Amino acid sequence: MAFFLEVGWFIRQHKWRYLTIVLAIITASICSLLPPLMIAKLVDKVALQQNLGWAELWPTLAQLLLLAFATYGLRYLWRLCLFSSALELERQLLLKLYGHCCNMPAAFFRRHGTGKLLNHLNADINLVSQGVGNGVIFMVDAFVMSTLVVIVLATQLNALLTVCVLLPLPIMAWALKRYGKQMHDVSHQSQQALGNYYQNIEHTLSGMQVLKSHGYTQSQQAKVTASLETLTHANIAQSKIEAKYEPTTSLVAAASFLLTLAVGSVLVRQGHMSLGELLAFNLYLGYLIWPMNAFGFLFNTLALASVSLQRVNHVLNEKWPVAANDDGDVSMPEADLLEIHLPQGFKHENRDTNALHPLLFTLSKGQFQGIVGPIGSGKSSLLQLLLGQLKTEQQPCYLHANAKVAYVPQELALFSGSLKDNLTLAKQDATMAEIRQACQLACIDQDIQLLPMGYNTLLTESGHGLSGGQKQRLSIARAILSDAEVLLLDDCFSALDALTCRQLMVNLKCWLNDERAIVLTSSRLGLMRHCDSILELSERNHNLPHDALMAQGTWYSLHVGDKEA
Ligand SMILES: Nc1ncnc2c1ncn2[C@@H]1O[C@H](COP(=O)(O)OP(=O)(O)OP(=O)(O)O)[C@@H](O)[C@H]1O
Repeated sequence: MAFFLEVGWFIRQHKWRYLTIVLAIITASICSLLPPLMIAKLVDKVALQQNLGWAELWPTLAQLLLLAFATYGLRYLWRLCLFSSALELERQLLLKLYGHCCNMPAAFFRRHGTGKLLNHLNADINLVSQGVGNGVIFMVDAFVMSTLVVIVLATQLNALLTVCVLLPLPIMAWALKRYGKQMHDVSHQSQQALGNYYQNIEHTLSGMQVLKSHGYTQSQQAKVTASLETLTHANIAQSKIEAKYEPTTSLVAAASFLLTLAVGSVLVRQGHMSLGELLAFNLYLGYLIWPMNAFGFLFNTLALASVSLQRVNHVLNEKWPVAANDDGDVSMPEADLLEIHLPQGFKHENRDTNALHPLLFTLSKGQFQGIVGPIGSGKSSLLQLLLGQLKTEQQPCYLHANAKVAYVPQELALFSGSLKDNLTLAKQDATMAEIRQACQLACIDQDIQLLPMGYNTLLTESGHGLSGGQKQRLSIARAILSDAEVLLLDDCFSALDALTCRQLMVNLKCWLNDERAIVLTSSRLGLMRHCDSILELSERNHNLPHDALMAQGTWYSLHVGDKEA
């Protein structure tokens, strides 16, 4: 039942709808409980008065018909209300989880994996929605119906016989509680197994070409098969528990029927009950079978829903420090767009050594900043810290209020859709002239014009259909088009020839125009001479213009000669 407390916020949000549902269930239950009493009276009348005419029969028959229609209408109403509420909760949770994911840094996605997040967004949220849909049906309907049946049995028919009916119920309650606990543990495992399975499938499908080229399809298939086996075992364990619910409730219902027949026939023989009352009693017992089964389904549904809700909440509760430009509290000199101060350097989660040495780095408008250093010296890590994608417990990175940042990572992200759709991702209302201008600056306009469908050329997932260099320039054009004030370029010139690189550097310098700033990391050291200042990541973290850095005799000055662009 703790599940209902956890989704209490949603039930309160839709309190009128839930009140309507409860009232409709109570009224429908009363309507469906009246017929047996009416039938009992009719049977006793027939027993007393052998030749009963149509005139005496039809009012009862008309009332029975009316009650049947009323029950139908009310049941339809509350089911409709309940299922639409469940779908609404599903929609709200999906939006909440999706919105949360959108605000989380790269480390979050590495930790959870796309497949597992898809599992939360799909299976887990669906089970939670079933909890507030079917769960409420089972709980309210079963509770209302069983309470009303017991009241009618005890007050209208026979109290002693009612006690006999209730005798086996504690056994059922104990068994259902036990199954619910077992189901809670097992469904945790099965949801986890489903997440792992999704994860493996996602890896396999997205990397299929590489797997095939290395001949790894067999071993990857074995991995997928193993995760599927684990999932199947977990699901079978879950089914074994599910299979116990119905037989248990049926057994308890059968015990109640047996007790009623045995005690009831004695009571009729002793004249404490009429035959019509015993018949009505048995008809009402039939009404108790559904609530008993429903209690079984309730425990099952709630066990699954509460595990899934825990899993979703676990992801939702992962907090990320608010980006400094969101809280408006930015104590920055006007000229600086961005500042990061790492007095103790920076270490990745689960790593013993620093990825960055102690550093103070500021960026002003109009600045073209290069970042260099040996492989693994922390260039990408620094850009991710500037973006707020990595976490530091020291003084956080300060972005000037409202400074808009565009980032072109090493692993480019292009989506299925037209080239134009990909370009306008960050500026949906961009005109064709603006799009072309951004592409000209990124030296890709000519390539696009040569394509048969130009800007309408369709790309498949990950930009298949374009060369590596085209993908890089397209990503740069998209970043330029976004009108960002800070452009972070992470080694995204690696697939370009020297001539294009030089042209691109000249274009980017023009684009800066004292209004924006660029931070560029590149293994093409020859390009760095175009930058205003070059930060060389090392123990001393020199940040100097090209000539001054050359004069220092540092790593850069030793390597720049070999890497002319
Ligand atoms: N997500 C991560 N978790 C743990 N360690 C990481 C993570 N990302 C990078 N590192 C480590 O941090 C160090 C710096 O990596 P980073 O990618 O920032 O270097 P880089 O200078 O950009 O390298 P390259 O020139 O190859 O692009 C490396 O030792 C790397 O193994």
